[in-house]
Amino acid sequence: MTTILEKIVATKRVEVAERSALTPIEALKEQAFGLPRPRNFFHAVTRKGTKPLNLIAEVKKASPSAGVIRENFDPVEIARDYAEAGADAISCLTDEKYFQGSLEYLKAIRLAVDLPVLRKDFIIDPYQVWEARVAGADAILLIAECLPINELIDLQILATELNLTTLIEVHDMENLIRVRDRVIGFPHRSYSLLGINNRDLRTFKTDLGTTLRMAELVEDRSVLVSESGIHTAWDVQKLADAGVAAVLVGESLMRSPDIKAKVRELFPPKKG
Ligand SMILES: O=P(O)(O)OC[C@@H](O)[C@@H](O)c1c[nH]c2ccccc12
Repeated sequence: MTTILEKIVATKRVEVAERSALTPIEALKEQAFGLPRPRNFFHAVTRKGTKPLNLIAEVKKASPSAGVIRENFDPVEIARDYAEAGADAISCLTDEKYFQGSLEYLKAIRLAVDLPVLRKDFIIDPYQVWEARVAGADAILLIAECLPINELIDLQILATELNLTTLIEVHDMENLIRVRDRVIGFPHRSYSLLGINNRDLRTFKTDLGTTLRMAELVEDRSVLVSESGIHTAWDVQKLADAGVAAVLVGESLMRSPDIKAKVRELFPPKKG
């Protein structure tokens, strides 16, 4: 049986071939030359502020598991609301086929807000890393389940050379152990975050216990990001207590008619 992840990765290979026929990688490299330095996503996500942990707020119209999440979808307006409500960074889905995202959304968001922006996509090829840099992304997602370790590391190194932060995502123990030391022990580790996805991409079920269990195996939790299935202030507090640096929240914010109020609900101001 092919999993959704395998299906998406197969689509990506075709997309990369099509796109590089239109714009060769050499042309992208030329466009990247002389661009201003990216914003420091790593710092924004790991810094100790006034909140119990930091927020990466996601701009996501649809997903394979949920279908269309938000009908009234204006990516720039959503990102502005996130910024005004005190999010620390933005994640923007750029996959078109499965998530109805776009690199154009990322470009527009990057110009409209001051926050650093993550390219949320299924990155399997250096071409997409250059593309992210040219579009103005400050960080990229790398999903451990998508790639052999040597390819993952090559993409991590390329991203770091381009001054991009990498968010390396795992879902299970096996992959955590496989990549843990590469992230934590990475020579330029100041640019790598370790994401724990609470959603099982095979079943689409989310379980915050995934982060709670896996965090136990990570000594330095200051680079951990807990992703998916976060809906309440209680969820956020539990993850803060487990010592993670940040949460990545999409659906519960996107489903809310009042995004700013939902951010405040997830991060209630401290009393007293
Ligand atoms: O909408 P949620 O449950 O808050 O989850 C956000 C984010 O973690 C999720 O969109 C995600 C996590 N890893 C991914 C990889 C690809 C696409 C999407 C994702």
